[in-house]
Amino acid sequence: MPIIEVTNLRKTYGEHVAVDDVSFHVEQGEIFGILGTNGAGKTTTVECLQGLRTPDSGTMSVLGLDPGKDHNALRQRLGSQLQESRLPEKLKVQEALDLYASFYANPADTGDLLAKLGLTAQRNKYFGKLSGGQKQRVSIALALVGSPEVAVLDELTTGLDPHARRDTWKLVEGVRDTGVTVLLVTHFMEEAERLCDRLAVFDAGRVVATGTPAELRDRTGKSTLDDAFVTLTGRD
Ligand SMILES: Nc1ncnc2c1ncn2[C@@H]1O[C@H](COP(=O)(O)OP(=O)(O)OP(=O)(O)O)[C@@H](O)[C@H]1O
Repeated sequence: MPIIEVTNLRKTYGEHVAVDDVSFHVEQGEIFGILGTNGAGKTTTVECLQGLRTPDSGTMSVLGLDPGKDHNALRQRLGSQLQESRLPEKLKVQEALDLYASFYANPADTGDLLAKLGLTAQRNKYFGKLSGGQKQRVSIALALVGSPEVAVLDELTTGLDPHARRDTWKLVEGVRDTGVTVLLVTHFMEEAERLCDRLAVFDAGRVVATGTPAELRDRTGKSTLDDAFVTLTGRD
């Protein structure tokens, strides 16, 4: 049974149709990528899946729960990365981890998590004094602190240098290897190619293709995912 199932999802903001007839499913233990042009409806879709937005129509199931009705139960089992780092400047890294850990019934060991993310030396630093990459890693730690079964990572490596980006990819693969299902929203084709088992390509509120990176390349006759993406989103 899929861990995530989305069927005919539609969400409008006033007159604007942000997500239109979107369907896809995610199997347990996959890294599933949501790729798309700017404003394609990726964030709106993952916000609906987390119960943060109410769709106009369609059905969704995450871990067998309805995100709208079972929001509290789902919150215990789903971890989410903040798209932008929004923590108080004067909160220390360890304090942020401890605070978030207190929201969950079965939190991870925060010392282990900080070590895995290379943040041990920063544990007593104020959040406001961290570099962009360090803030990003804190936001990933916060997504994982509740020992989630599903982790939603939105713009995972935005702002990271190439070394930190590769380290983060390894980390996400390690998370997947522990059985966590990862939903990854990304703009980076290299990241999608390297990390994602399967992808859904979004364009203007719709899913225009789903498949493995190799399937999407084959289907479009292109040798790179970047070119396949451009073809699938109709800008070729
Ligand atoms: N709260 C809102 N009110 C009105 N319109 C919104 C709101 N949030 C998003 N939109 C619009 O809905 C569309 C989809 O936005 P969404 O943020 O889901 O796209 P996205 O694929 O995540 O984009 P990006 O890659 O640029 O982050 C966009 O046209 C956006 O302007």
